[in-house]
This record gives sequence, structure tokens and C-alpha cells, in this order.
Amino acid sequence: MSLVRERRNQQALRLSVPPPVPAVEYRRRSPQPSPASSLASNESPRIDSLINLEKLAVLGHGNGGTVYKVRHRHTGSIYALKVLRFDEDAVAVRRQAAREAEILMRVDSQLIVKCHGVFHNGVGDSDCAGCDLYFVMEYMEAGSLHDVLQMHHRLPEQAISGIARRVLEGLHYLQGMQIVHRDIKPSNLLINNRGEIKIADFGVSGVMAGKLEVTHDPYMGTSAYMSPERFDPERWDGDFSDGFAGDIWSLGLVVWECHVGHYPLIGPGQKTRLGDVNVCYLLWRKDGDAGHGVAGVSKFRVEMFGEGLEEREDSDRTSYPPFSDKMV
Ligand SMILES: Nc1ncnc2c1ncn2[C@@H]1O[C@H](COP(=O)(O)OP(=O)(O)OP(=O)(O)O)[C@@H](O)[C@H]1O
Repeated sequence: MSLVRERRNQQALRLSVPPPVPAVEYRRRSPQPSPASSLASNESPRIDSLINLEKLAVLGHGNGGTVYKVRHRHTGSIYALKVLRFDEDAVAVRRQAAREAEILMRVDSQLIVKCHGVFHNGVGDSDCAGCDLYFVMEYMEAGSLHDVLQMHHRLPEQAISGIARRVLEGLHYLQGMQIVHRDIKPSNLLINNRGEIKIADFGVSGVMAGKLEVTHDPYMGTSAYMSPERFDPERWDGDFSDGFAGDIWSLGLVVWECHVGHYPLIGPGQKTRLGDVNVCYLLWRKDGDAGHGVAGVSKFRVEMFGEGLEEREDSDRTSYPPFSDKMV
């Protein structure tokens, strides 16, 4: 991340920029009605081509892709351009990226990082074998919550409750669209220069049909923030779990991390190790218009991939249904 921050401060980097491509645009779906439709963004400038986007800097690297800061030559508007590259044989990854594109084209909310267009340089509309995929995204000037935590370590409770509230509202919006995010973590929560936090990165997201996920791969995501039933579905009835609840678990960990100033399931400075896991509570109280998020833990231990674990210390697992007034 320090590398990312270092790069963020550099202007006009000389980049090995992919050449302008005759991009094929993914079709935008008309947004569906949702509980948070009042929060839908009203300005949604469309980008019709990549040709006029000039690369300014590298914002960061993720799994399989790079995010660039770009400027539109005519309007001067700044965007984040996420470029994903695929091997010819990376069929599953390609399919997942196509799903990300579909989801991004479907969502339209101020709680979600906006996607202004998705392009690929392959032939046809969906296969994209051996091609690059380009997401033109709203530029979030202040970076990610991960960057903020690296700088400030702990956040004050008022800031945490604001974060919890907005992300919960964003998840509520997604739930209304039948979308489960599946990778809520600090680096996927981005902040703009007005201090607004938004959910980003639908790289492992799925669409639900009722309680079942249409596209089910429980192991995709970031294991450190994954709920027990996702990484150990056999032990925790994962096959019958509510996919949306997994997002609440991850948000609970994020809230807790903001409070203690480090990834909370291990000691400060320790490397992430799969092993001890606590159940995370997320309480959400509403007092009139003001919301208040609180995270807590209950001790229990789950076995992750059976690696040299200490004795198991069971306790009851508390259920955490999504989006009631009080989530425990
Ligand atoms: N819209 C954006 N505006 C500003 N910076 C962004 C934007 N999108 C991504 N970034 C930056 O680029 C980095 C890489 O983003 P990307 O989504 O590719 O991966 P990631 O979420 O960090 O990791 P992973 O791929 O493991 O989920 C982010 O951590 C963030 O710092």
C-alpha cells in the first residue's frame, strides 16, 4: 500500500499505456426499482469511447488489474480507469469480470462508486477471450478506507458510525437489486473529496435469485473478511446461508478494524493467519434520522483449512439477519 500511496502522489507518470483500442461497449441496463432509489445519482455522464481518455497516474493494483487516474481530453473530467487483462484460458475469471460489468451497469446510486462505461477490446459482446476489459469509474480522490486507516490508524466513533451507516445503506440498496457484494473490506470502500464513502469493486459479486446465489463460488473474495459459513460451509450450514448476511459480517469486521486500528482478529503488527475467528456483531440503531453503528465480538473459534490450530472453543453462534433495526 505504501507503494500505492507513493504512486498516488506522483503526477504524470510515464506509463506503459495500452494503445487506444476499438472498444466494444457493454450495454447499459435500465436501473431496476430499489429501496434506495431516492439516492440514485442524477448526473450520469456517459463515456462513449476510451480514445479521449488520457492516463495521468497509477492509482493502484488489484488482483489481475491496474487502476489508472485518467482525464477526458475534451471535458477535463477526471475518472479512474480499471484495466483487467485476461489470459486466453482464464475462462472463470473472464466470466466473473463480465458479471462485474453487468452489475456495474445495473447499479446507480450515490452509495456505490459510479461506473461511466465498460469496454473491451475483443470481438463480440461477452466472450472477451484474451482481451482487456476497461471500467471507467468515478474518481474517488481520497483513496480507500484502507489508505485512511494506514494514515490515522484508529477512527473516532462518530466517523465510524457515519461509515457504518453509509455502507449499510449501500448494502441495503444492493440487496434491493438482489446483488451480494461478497468482498466488503477497507480497500473496497472508497472516499471522495467530500468525505463520502462508497462501495466499490464488484469483482466477486453475485446476483441472488431468492435465497440462492445464481453464481455460487463461496471461496471467492478475501478470506480475512469472509464470514464462517463462506469459508467453511459444511460446518456452518453455508449451503443454506443468506448471502447478504455475509456482507454484514464483513462490514462488522471493517467497523471493528476502524475502532481498534488494525485488522481485529489478530494482534497489531501480526501477519494475517488463518486460524482464530470471532463472531462479529453489528448493531445498528436508528434514532430518528441519526444512525449509530456498533461492532462487538463473541468468542468462538472455527477451523480454517485445518492448519495447526489450538483447541476449539465453541460457543453459540448468534444469527445476524440483514437489515433489521437491530442486527446481532
Ligand atoms: N474509483 C477509484 N478512484 C480512486 N482510486 C481507486 C478507484 N478504484 C480503485 N482505486 C485504487 O486502486 C486500488 C486497486 O483497486 P482494485 O479494485 O483493482 O483492487 P483492490 O480492491 O485494492 O484489491 P483486490 O483486487 O484484491 O480486491 C485500490 O486499492 C484504490 O486505492
